[in-house]
Amino acid sequence: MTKPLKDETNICFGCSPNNPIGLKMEFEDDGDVCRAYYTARPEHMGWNDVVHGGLVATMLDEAMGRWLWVRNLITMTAEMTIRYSKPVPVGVRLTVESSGVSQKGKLIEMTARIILPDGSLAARARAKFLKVGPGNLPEKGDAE
Ligand SMILES: CCCCCCCCCCCCCCCC(=O)SCCNC(=O)CCNC(=O)[C@H](O)C(C)(C)COP(=O)(O)OP(=O)(O)OC[C@H]1O[C@@H](n2cnc3c(N)ncnc32)[C@H](O)[C@@H]1OP(=O)(O)O
Repeated sequence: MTKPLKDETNICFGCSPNNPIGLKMEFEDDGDVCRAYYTARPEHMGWNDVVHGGLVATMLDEAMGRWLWVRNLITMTAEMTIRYSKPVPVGVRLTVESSGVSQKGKLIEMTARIILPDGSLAARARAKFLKVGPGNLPEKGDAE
C-alpha cells in the first residue's frame, strides 16, 4: 500500500529527508490514523518560543496529505480551516494526527490535530482535498 516516501525524488517540504530546509516529519500509520511525533526547532519560531502559525498549518496539512498519499489518494489541498487553541511551543514533543472524514465524488474531507505533551489540544484543522488522481476513500474497517 505505502508509496516509497524515501525515494530520492521526494523533496516534500513536510516529510522528505532530502529537503535541507524541510520539516522532515516522519509519519506512522495506526489504523485509521496517521501520526507523527515531532519536535519543532527554534528556526520554526514566530516569536517567544511559539511555532509560527503558518508552520502549524503546514504540519496539519502534511499529516492529512500523508494520510491520503499512503492510501493512493492523489489529492491537492483545496481548503483548510484551523482553530489555533493554544500556542505550540518549539522544543517539545508534539503529536500530529490526521484522519479521514468523508468523500463525495472528488472531494475528500479530512481532519487533523496537534496535541501537546500534557494531552491538550493545541490546534485542529478541517480541510477539503480534491482528487487529481485515482482511488477512493476506504470504508471504515476496510483492509488496507
Ligand atoms: C516519488 C515520491 C514522492 C513522495 C511524495 C510524498 C508526499 C506525501 C505527502 C504529501 C503531503 C502534501 C500535503 C500538502 C498538500 C499541498 O500543499 S497541495 C498544494 C496546495 N494546494 C494547491 O496548490 C491546490 C491549487 N488548486 C488546484 O490546483 C485546483 O483548484 C484543484 C484543487 C486541483 C481543483 O482543480 P479542479 O479539479 O480543476 O477544480 P474545479 O473543476 O474548479 O472543481 C472541481 C469540483 O470541486 C469543487 N471544489 C473546488 N474547490 C472546492 C472547495 N474548496 N470546496 C468545495 N468544493 C470545491 C468545485 O466546485 C467542483 O465541483 P463540481 O462543479 O464538479 O460539482
